[in-house]
Amino acid sequence: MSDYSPGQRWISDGEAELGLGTILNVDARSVTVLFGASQETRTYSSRNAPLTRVAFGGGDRIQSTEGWQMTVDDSKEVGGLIVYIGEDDAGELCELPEARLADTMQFDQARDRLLTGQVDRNDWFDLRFRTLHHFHRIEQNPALGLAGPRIDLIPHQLYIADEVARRHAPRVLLADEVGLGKTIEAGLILHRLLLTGRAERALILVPASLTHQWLVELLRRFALEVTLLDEQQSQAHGDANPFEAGQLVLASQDWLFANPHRQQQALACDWDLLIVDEAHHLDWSPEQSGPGYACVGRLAAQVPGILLLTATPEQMGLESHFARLRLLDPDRYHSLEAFREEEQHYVEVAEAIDALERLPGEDADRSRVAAVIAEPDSLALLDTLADPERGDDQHAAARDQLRDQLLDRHGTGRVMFRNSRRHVGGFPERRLHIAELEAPSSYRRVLRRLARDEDYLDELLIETGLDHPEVLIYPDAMYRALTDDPLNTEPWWQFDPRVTWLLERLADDEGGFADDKVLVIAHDRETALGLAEGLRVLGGYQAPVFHEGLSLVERDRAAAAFADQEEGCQVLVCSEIGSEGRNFQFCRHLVMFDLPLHPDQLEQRIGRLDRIGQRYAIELHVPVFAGSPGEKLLRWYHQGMDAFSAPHGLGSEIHAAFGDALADSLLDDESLEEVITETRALFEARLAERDAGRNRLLELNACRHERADAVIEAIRELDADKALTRYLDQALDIFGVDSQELGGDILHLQPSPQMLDGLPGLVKGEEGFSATFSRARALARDDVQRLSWEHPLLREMMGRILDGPMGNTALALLRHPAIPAGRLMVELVFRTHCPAPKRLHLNRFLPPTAVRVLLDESGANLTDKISFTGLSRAVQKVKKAVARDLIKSRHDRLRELLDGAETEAERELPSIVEAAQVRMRAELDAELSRLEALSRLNPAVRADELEALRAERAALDEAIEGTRLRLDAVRVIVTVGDETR
Ligand SMILES: Nc1ncnc2c1ncn2[C@@H]1O[C@H](COP(=O)(O)OP(=O)(O)OP(=O)(O)O)[C@@H](O)[C@H]1O
Repeated sequence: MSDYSPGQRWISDGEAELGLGTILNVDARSVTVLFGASQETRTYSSRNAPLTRVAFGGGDRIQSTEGWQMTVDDSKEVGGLIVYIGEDDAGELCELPEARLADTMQFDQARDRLLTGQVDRNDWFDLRFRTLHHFHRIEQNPALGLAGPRIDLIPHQLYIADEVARRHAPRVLLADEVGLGKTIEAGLILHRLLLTGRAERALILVPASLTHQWLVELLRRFALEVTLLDEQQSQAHGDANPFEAGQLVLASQDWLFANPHRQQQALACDWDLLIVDEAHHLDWSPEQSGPGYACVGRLAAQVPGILLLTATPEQMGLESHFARLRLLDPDRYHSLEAFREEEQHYVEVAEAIDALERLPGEDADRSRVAAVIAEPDSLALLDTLADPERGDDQHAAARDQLRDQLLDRHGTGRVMFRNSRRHVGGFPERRLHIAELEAPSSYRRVLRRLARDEDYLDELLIETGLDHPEVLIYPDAMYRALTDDPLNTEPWWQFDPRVTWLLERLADDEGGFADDKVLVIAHDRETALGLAEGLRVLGGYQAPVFHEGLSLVERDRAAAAFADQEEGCQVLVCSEIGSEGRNFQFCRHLVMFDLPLHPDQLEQRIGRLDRIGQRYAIELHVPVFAGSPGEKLLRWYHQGMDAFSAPHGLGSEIHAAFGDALADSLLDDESLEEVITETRALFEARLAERDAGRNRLLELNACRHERADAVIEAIRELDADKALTRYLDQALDIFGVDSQELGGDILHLQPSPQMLDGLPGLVKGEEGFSATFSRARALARDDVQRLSWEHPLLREMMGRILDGPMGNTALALLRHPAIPAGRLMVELVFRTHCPAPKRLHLNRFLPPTAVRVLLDESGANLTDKISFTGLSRAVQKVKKAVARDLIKSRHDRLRELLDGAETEAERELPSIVEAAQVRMRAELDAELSRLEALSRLNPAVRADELEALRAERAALDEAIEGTRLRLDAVRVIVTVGDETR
């Protein structure tokens, strides 16, 4: 049986910012409420809906939907709805049915509770004020969302996360070299967007082999719980859309890209952010786009924020790379020709950016900059920067803005971030060890025939069904495919010397791998499986195999068996695709059982070990058959492009230029020499060009050190914030959580029998968890959670206090020799309230802001004379029943004081509103002028996009303008003379 009727007005206890709600619909089980001011609808279970009925009493001011106001004298009930009776501003008697109350109307829960004698404990009131204070402080902290995660503070990652997550709807390509932490960057961006309220729902698409790794990283490092969706899970939802099952949904690309029905369901949801890992697999060409590209393309057309992650953005060719950039910013990347043409000028742009650092100074530097800018805003900035009369601050500001404009308007600036080992520094050396082996007769036979008979290659291709040049590079695959050959009866691993070589190395404790973990990567799944069998049969090694054909659970089991330092296996055998993106940095030996055909794949392989966290030099072992095509491929990589020493990002271009020539030279030494020489020449030329042009621009853009340092400093300050420990102690006490020091900076948090329900990680009767404030300790101990202002427990406790009525009224006694007994004081905390649609993300400019007012009985304002803490320390608690009586007896004076305090608080509002407006305008105007400038350079910038931004600015302006103060909490203080002591 419910008390709800359509048309009644209620507010949400948990989401008071939604404003005044109207009951739309009630049935036996649920109640649906429309919150008109914020354009949100919510459906709750009618048994325990977190709603409070709004009912005004005599003396309250209320407002109608038409805007007129009245003072309530009385009320009556008609058909379950309240009708208020009173006087309007003209003194006329009037009635206002509750259904016609303005959606934006203020109502003071605290006031109503106080005047009806509902008072909370003093320490709750105290905690509420502190919560508001800290929440406001933390919401504005520049490190918000970056300080909580359990990560090392690595500058380039934090720069990227800060830069990207501050954007309204970020759409970027995170393209750091392998293993530099793109997953961490994406996690940081997501975490910050979630914490700042700028994103609520995200879809994360990763290769099937990485789903578990992502799930674990997001939980362990970011305390983010995601819903992992696959076909089985989806079917469990029946006809309902499975993508609605969670706020953060993680799904395998392999599954979604192959499943049009599920894609439709994914498209039917409102996502704020889409994350796509290993995005180089999204291939596109003018003739055809791959299913992954098509799917992500459709999502990208409607999801506002996109993060594409790839270490090898050009692996599928420049066209695909360009097409992915176009997904992110179709206005900026409208023509491939223009993009190519632009690249020609990157050197001049990079030189101009360097010249900015030297200005004001030489005229030549000024001309260098002037040569690459044409826009009036840039020219004006250049005038400022080149004018020696201007102050340092003006120079610095102009320099920064010009630099941003140059990086934004030239090159991949705003959309692509690529850090390289070279400029990040501190990575271990890579060492190449080539083991030259003699090819076994079964392989040699074929190679000899190929050398003798030119036509045999065609025959071989037909007979094996393999492609060229794979048939030459992977002799074991060729052998396996020649099933009709009567000589091919033995399994290949029985005679392949690479297997024996590996077995010897595994057992060798002098310079071999005897005491070490070894990752072995082979191109084909069949090779990986055969090799593992060979290791088992011939050497007794149990090597798990990691390949694309395994189920997720099997893959994770294999990776876990390898990762276990104590009990784990020594060798893991992986296929090419099966190991992409995986973290194996605890291992330093990589055996490339054969070589991939694309330099980017080679880099992906090395990247499994050469990742953040690798502590040793990386040993790369390549067994090759002397004189074989495999050895020629090795020479091409090694001598043609130094592919084993460090990533260079030129693999795709070189492969496009020489891949075919190389394939044709795999049986011919002479032409191979030529290909290697020409490859080397192109490699060196491109390297020099890129270092001066595109790479230089990318480097400049990928990590701006001052910004990174500022973010790190802000994080360190939060890490060292002593207020957190004090606040947590107080909050845990009030919420009923016991905390016990375990030593070594570690606490154990355990639910007490009185604990308030629903705290993350804490269930009554269960053990709780161990946690630490120390970042270093949390990094060293996976089993210990990291406590910060961003920890879900802290966020939950703060959210509960701020969104609910907890502690919003109190009554206390104050003994003071100078104040006669029986005098009243009221301490009120007002909070800014600004209902607006969520999509405006208003909190970034105006977080809930507290205004405290302290009045004595005569109405004199004592706020500046007696601080909150000073008063808090001095007051004493009082029994609830006494408090109720005291309030009742002073009802009328209290009402007057509350009204008076409101007037006092209102005086503060204009400056709060103005500061928020200034912040908002500074940010949106910069974004508007960027888009306007781009639209002049690039005719494809859509007018409606500019319009949308202008409309957003106007809506924000209006919303901020409409900010009101709402009474958040009130404490009544009654003085008791000294004689009562
Ligand atoms: N700031 C950090 N603190 C602690 N560990 C980190 C940090 N950054 C990265 N790592 C660790 O380094 C490894 C590589 O990071 P990550 O997987 O994010 O790299 P990636 O660039 O996505 O790699 P790939 O190109 O292979 O996909 C991971 O094990 C990750 O947990």
